[in-house]
Amino acid sequence: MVAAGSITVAVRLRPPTSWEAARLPEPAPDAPLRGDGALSAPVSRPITSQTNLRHIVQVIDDRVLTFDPEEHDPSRAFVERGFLPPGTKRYKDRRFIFDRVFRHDAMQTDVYGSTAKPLLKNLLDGYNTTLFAYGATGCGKTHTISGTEDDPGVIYLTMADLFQLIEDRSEDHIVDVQVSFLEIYNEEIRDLLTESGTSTPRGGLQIREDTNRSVKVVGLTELRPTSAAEVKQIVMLGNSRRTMSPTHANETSSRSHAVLQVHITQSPRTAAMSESRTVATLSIIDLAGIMIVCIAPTSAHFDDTHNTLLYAERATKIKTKVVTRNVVNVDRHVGQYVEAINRLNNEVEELKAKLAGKRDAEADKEKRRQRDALAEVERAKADMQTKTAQTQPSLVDGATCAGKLAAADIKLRVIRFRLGELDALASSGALSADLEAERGLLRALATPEEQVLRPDSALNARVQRSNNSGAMFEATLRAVGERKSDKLDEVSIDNVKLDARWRKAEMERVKAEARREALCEAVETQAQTVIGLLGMLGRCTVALKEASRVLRAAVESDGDTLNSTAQSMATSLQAISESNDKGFKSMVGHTTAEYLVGPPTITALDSFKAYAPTLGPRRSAAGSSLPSQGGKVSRRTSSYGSLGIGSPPRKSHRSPRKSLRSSTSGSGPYRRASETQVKGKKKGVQWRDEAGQGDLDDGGLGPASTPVISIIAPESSIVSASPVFIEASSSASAFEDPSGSAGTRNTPSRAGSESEWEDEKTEDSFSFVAGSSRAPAPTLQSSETRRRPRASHLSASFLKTRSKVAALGSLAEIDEERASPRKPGPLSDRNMNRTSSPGSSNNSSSASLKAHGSPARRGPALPKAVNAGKSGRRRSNIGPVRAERPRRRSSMIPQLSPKAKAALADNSGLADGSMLGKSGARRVTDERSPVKRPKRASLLTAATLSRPPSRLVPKAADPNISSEISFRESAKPTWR
Ligand SMILES: Nc1ncnc2c1ncn2[C@@H]1O[C@H](COP(=O)(O)OP(=O)(O)OP(=O)(O)O)[C@@H](O)[C@H]1O
Repeated sequence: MVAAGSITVAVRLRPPTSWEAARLPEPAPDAPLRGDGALSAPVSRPITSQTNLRHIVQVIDDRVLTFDPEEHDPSRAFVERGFLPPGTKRYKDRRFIFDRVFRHDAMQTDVYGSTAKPLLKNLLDGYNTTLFAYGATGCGKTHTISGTEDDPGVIYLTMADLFQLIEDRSEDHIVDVQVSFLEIYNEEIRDLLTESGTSTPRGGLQIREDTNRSVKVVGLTELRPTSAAEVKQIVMLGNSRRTMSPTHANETSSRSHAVLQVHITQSPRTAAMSESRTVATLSIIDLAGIMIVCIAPTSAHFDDTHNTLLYAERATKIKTKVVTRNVVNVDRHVGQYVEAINRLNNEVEELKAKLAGKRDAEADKEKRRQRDALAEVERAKADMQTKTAQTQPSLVDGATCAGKLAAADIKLRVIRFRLGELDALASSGALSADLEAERGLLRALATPEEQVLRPDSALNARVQRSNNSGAMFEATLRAVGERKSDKLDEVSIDNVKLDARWRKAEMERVKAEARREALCEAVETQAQTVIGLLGMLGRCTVALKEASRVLRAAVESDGDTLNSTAQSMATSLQAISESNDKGFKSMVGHTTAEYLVGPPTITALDSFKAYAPTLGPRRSAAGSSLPSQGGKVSRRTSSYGSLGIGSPPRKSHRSPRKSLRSSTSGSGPYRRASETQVKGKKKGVQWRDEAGQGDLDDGGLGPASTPVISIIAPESSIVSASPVFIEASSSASAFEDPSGSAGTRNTPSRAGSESEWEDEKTEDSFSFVAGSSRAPAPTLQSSETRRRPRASHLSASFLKTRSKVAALGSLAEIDEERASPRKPGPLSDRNMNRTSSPGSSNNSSSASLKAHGSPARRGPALPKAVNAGKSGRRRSNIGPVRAERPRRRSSMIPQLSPKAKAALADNSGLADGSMLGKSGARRVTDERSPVKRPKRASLLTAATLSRPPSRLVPKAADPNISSEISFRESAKPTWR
């Protein structure tokens, strides 16, 4: 609702026309300004000229003007008005106040902005609006309302803004615009929009009032323009159809009143059964009425302007009533429901289409987001994969180096532990030459380990580089996992983090595997060394035993024989030592000879009792004084314990060496024949074979020098995968696993067989366990509690086993036992005393150490035994005496090599050497009972000792000749 008020009246002063301008006085430079700002007429113009015009309107401000202002200059007043009698009012000089006054230079937009524009909002809200121009002919009404093509008037400017407002409301309202244009001429209403030639008449239209009391022109053309440009064209078209007649004041003077009506119907888009519409009409009228008052500036229109102003002033006094909003509530007819429903359906479809498009857009956006996230995840994974591939070699190398360092650290700790023991002995002055050599050897072994473990060593440098790479790797994973990106959602981030964790764990696995492989490699290397040393040590033990026996036999002989034998043994022992040193050199890189310093104050023989067992079970570092790693008890066995190199005896550990010493002293875990049992006996060797059994005189040294040694493994300790099994050929130091594999030979029945003899009467045998690290410490086995298998002493087969574990035995036994082929073991190429020609018969009698249960990739196969073709029972052995049995010679007698046999035959007169048997034969052909022969051991001894000493010099200089060969070349029988 618009409150009641007055008609808004604006006055626009047009500029003078060219005709008027020609009749206005020329403005003189000295001429005073007139009230309206125009210059006064030039003085040269005739004062009495009737064509002269003057300005009669003086605009004071934007609301006040003065009509016919007074001229205070009498001369000018005389020029303008001429002579007037006194008392005559020369000027009206009347002021008018309006709502708005526009100067002659006002623009069209100025007039529109202050008059029509404020009405548009009310128009769209449903209020009728009327704008009309009033004035005399030629004062500028049409110019103001319609304007020209280049300078459009109020109609165009109003319609331009109107369509813009309709566009702004199009979301919520449906706005219908209809335009009609008519003129009133001579009381006739004429339609300005009717095309000529149509049935609709242009003139003679009737005005009717409908039921709503609204006035309508029946049959008036109504157009629906959609833009202000169309409206302008409509207005121009209508103006061109107006009735015109030139006047003296206006060559294009319109002779009619023109009325342009714009009907605006606005309805909401949300339809209902009852629709509220707003209807408004904008009437722009070019006639007296209604208004923008247009006036001319010069005295030529003096009266018209005066009257117009008077009329306009009266118009301002017109009071308007309350203007209500034109709202029409339309109750739809049933027939309109279909239209409404269709319109609503269309609207629904339109909205659905918009919604679907929005949803499709959102779906596309989601798909695009997921695609981007997936691409981002794949990119992150690819980055981690690349970094993993770049870093893995370095990390694996570092782990390998760390494993090697760990192995070196363990090795060094063990070495230092042993060195500590040796240093303690040295400080007490009890360090013998051999221990001194061991100490030097250990120091030399410690040096490379210390160098490896130095912080600036190559391995530590590689470990450091690996650690740096690892840190970079983890940093990369962390950075990728924590990568911030708008494209990554929570699931994608978790995906990337999970992949990072997996790659880190996988890298740790690879590193652990590399470290494990490095440790396994170190263990394998150590195991090979241990095996080699064990073999060498075992064979040396046998050789020493044999040397001892030969020397004892020589002591019983004459002085020359003793000297010759001593020389031979010295040479042989030297050869053994040199050969062993070569073995040490090849295995550990150093020889004991390199560390022998000067003549020893305590000889190795004197301190022999100080030796630790050479074939004892591996001792765990746990519980010992060895430092443990990381506070944990190490399960790793001292490598030197396993090596048995110079390890001191330990009370808690029984070892063969200690037992050997103990056997001498009559105490310790290894038993030997008691003094009572051996007292008065000269038999150093007890033998037995199929022919019988007997004793060999040991010259009275028996108890001390001929302990009966049986190396067995307790059945309970036997494991099928025992790490080291040592086999020997028929030489004196041969080791054998008679089972050929992790066999089951060590059964009580087998132990009690003919070949596996045992002696219930002899209690002076002792046993120890060899080979298995898991085997318990050697235990004394009592004949009262258990019948114990026993091996003969001083026999080539004196060492044997009846178990699955290591055994020492004669080649003859091996031959019989080797029904099935055995795989060569690592010891085959660790045999330091092996002959160079294993295929020869002589070579077959040399020591060939083999490990069973080890991979077959190392070393050549065991030399084929001469009696390999034979199978069946073992028919002879050396063992304790069974007094009730007749004595027979047995294969315990050492076999000579062909060369030795030939030499022996030459000396003994046995042309074919039949007494010794064929090469590799286990029996001698002499079937005489050993009883008939004075001494078994002396049988060959006598034969050989009868030879000139020069024939007995061994080839000790040959490095490939083993200790056994040395003996073979000596006057003693060659072990096979
Ligand atoms: N404000 C103005 N600025 C410039 N020229 C103007 C202006 N007003 C009017 N004119 C000119 O004056 C002349 C007369 O104007 P117009 O035809 O609009 O007068 P009118 O009042 O419509 O006359 P009629 O009543 O006879 O039709 C025209 O040539 C017009 O161009």
